[in-house]
Amino acid sequence: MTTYGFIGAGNMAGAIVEGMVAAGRSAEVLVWSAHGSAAALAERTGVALAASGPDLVALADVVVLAVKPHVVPTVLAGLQEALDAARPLVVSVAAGLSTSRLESLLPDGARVVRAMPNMAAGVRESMTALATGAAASQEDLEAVAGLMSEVGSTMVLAEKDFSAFIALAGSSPAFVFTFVEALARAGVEAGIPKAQAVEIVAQAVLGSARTVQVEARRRRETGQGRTPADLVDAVCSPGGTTVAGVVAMERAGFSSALIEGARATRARDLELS
Ligand SMILES: NC(=O)C1=CN([C@@H]2O[C@H](COP(=O)(O)OP(=O)(O)OC[C@H]3O[C@@H](n4cnc5c(N)ncnc54)[C@H](O)[C@@H]3O)[C@@H](O)[C@H]2O)C=CC1
Ligand SMILES: O=C(O)[C@@H]1CCC=N1
Repeated sequence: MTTYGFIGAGNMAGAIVEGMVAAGRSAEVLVWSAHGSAAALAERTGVALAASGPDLVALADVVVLAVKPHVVPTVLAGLQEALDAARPLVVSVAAGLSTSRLESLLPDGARVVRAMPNMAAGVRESMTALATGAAASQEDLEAVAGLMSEVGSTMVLAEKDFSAFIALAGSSPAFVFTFVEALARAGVEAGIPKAQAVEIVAQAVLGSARTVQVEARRRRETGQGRTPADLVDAVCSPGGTTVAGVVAMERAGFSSALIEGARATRARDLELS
């Protein structure tokens, strides 16, 4: 059994740990953080709590860094001795920190895998990108894929594309939550209670995403599936309600707003690195 030790127990580690617990793999998880958040996560989910950072490193086969990017250097500086002794595989989920930057903060020859998950890990629907550092092996990559595939889909991605990936998947749940909140608010304006409006929009988003996936799979397998643009056309009856809405949205800059949001996200990730 592989032991996954999480350093940092905030939103992202919490989502992955909850996904692991839902997958029945809580026995493989160990957590530790600086400010009591790991104790709260351990209590909430039933996973084990390490006594300290060095203890976690000594016990874990895979150490998952889930602290903010600017905290990573401080955390690693305090763990050098333990990391040098135990030589675990190190996984980072931090935005903006390349595998080569991580390697420069670790003992020589450290095995590093970079992962970029998203918040949907908590419901086992993350979209996670993976990239290996210089010393990591195929087996190391598979160990991390084994962890992340329990909490969603995984994809090996060239590291140069991570900034773009963060815009499309790491950060995009916030775009989608903003969409849900805004559309639900429109429902409230029209007289539907907020909770009901949110439930309606969330199911519509879920169904739409699923439709895109099914059509994409059909396209791959038979060449017949519809693209997202085809699906927009399929909902827009000529002279109907949807096209009136889509035209009004585009007049207000909907597609441009998303593209600008993705560009700003990518630019910020490049700036952090
Ligand atoms: N929140 C998200 O949706 C996503 C976050 N990420 C990445 O995950 C990482 C963590 O982000 P969040 O979970 O959102 O942050 P957070 O602020 O919710 O959690 C950070 C955790 O780090 C701990 N911590 C802070 N200083 C520490 C120290 N010196 N030693 C040990 N633990 C310390 C805190 O107690 C907390 O448990 C970031 O690097 C971020 O780029 C990646 C993908 C998505
Ligand atoms: O906002 C952030 O920097 C992190 C990385 C991806 C999602 N949250």
